Amino acid sequence: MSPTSPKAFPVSWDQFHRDCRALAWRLAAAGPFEAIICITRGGLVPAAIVARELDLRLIESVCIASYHDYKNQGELKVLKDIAPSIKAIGDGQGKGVLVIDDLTDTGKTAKIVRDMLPNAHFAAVYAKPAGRPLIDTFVTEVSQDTWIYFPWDMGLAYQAPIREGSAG
Ligand SMILES: O=P(O)(O)OC[C@H]1O[C@H](OP(=O)(O)OP(=O)(O)O)[C@H](O)[C@@H]1O
Ligand code: HPA
Ligand SMILES: [Mg+2]
Repeated sequence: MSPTSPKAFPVSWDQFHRDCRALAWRLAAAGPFEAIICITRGGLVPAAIVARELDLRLIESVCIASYHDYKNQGELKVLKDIAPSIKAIGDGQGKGVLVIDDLTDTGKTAKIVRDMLPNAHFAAVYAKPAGRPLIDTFVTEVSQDTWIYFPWDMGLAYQAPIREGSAG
């Protein structure tokens, strides 16, 4: 799906913070975790909020870029791998490690990281049905034909009145 999808799910900063707190509450029951790995760039923001709530200070990133236009997700490329010291935590397969992203859509991004650390706990704030099986904990599910608009991608803009010419 793309920003031209029929359904829009705009998220304000306030709503996003609230949803990240709800995610942290669920993760508090699923832990304990020794470290967080955020999937950049979208995972950086929820990771900061969850790290604060769960008092986690060991934060790593895995940097994945998808080369896509507004219609199609292109090839995914790992720009930065997970550090060996983080991979070595627990059983060396991700046990005790929390992986966070802002959302899962097709699940392709989560699958790449799942293949790196199969026993890690995967969390996303929002999930679409195709990506849901890759995620252990999420807050809100939206339909596959919905596009989620994050607060960092939006700005205040004039809204036309619902009823045109209502001043006259
Ligand atoms: O489940 P998928 O179909 O793989 O899509 C989900 C991914 O897409 C978005 O990231 P994007 O690649 O747009 O990059 P960004 O996080 O740097 O904005 C989002 O932040 C997820 O990481
Ligand atoms: O619904 C979405 N919103 C923002 N970025 C995305 N990347 C994949 N799906 C989405
Ligand atoms: Mg992303």
